[in-house]
Amino acid sequence: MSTIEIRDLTKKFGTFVAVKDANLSVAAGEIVCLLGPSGCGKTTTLRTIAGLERATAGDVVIAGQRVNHLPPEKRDIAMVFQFYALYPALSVGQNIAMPLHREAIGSAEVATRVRKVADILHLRDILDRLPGQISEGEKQRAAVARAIVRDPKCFLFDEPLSRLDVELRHSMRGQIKAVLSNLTKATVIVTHDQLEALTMADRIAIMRDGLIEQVGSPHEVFAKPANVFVASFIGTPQMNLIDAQFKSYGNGKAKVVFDEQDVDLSVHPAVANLKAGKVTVGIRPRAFTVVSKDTRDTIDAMAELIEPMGAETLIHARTKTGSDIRVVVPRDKRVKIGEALHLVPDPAQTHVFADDGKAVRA
Ligand SMILES: Nc1ncnc2c1ncn2[C@@H]1O[C@H](COP(=O)(O)OP(=O)(O)OP(=O)(O)O)[C@@H](O)[C@H]1O
Repeated sequence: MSTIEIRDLTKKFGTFVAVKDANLSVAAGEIVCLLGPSGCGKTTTLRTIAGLERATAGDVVIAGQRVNHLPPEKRDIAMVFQFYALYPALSVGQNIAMPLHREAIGSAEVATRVRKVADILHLRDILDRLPGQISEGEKQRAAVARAIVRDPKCFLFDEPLSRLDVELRHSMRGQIKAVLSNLTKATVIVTHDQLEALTMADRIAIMRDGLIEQVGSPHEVFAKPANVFVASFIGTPQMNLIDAQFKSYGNGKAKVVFDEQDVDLSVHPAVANLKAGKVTVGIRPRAFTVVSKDTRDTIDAMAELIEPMGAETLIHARTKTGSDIRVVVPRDKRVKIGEALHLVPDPAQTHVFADDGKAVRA
């Protein structure tokens, strides 16, 4: 089975801990993205799986075999780096064929395999060209073709699309995902681009300061962030994270109060059991309804900045004690700078994080 597992993996450089007690398992046919800010340990994790770095503690297991002691070439992994280097003097076809020269197969078999991956990646018509005569997207596809031509146990990609322009990146994401999903190999992709992770991954591992903070499907990490960091990292525009005081009224009714304003949390059963005290409330900018002032509890804020975003408008508003609130409304909802907004958050989409930053859940 083509699987990748890391167990309690720690990687230190001197005394600096780049990756700490990381656990992750990637099933055959699954794409897992390592996502996180610069320096969080994504590349180090990938390089340790590949054998380019040695684990300080813990295990790397590939296809059920512990490989800590094996050099990269014995791990049967294909890697695609951000700076994929194609040999400039060799044709695209010859570049793709390079990894096959280490295998004991005849030239007819090599040609057949190259043609097969060239078909998958739409490179058939440019196999005879030199790298200097093809586009960036074609170079990237050739690098992927070279990685998959050998039928390795699994794939590792390090920021494979970051050199491409936005439009090309968008189309390549879909193409690479489609190719990988037909290959039933475990794949790990490192990226700092959340859109890339959300569109390509079956699951995302979000890292910070060497720690894996949460592993889940794109929907899970967006809809159920495990802590304040994940909540703030996933989603655009960023989730509003508001310091508030929690109050429980019994009977499953609870509220948080900030800026002398109440936010109703009565439908959030786990939250009702919290002790009174300080919490952080997370509300995505699209989880508000803008209402006219009535008897309901509303968050009141004044629109300060209005940013059109195509079909939607992003409003930056400020409460009377100075908290910033981001609200996204449909474009046809006209709001003026200086206008008072009365906001009702959807309780089902209101996240509560306890004092230690962890999400409070049922
Ligand atoms: N060979 C090394 N020696 C010392 N420190 C290193 C080495 N390689 C990486 N680090 C440090 O380990 C930390 C994690 O680096 P890593 O490259 O894994 O981060 P990353 O999440 O991939 O970041 P980026 O997105 O910027 O590439 C960083 O603080 C980095 O400076």
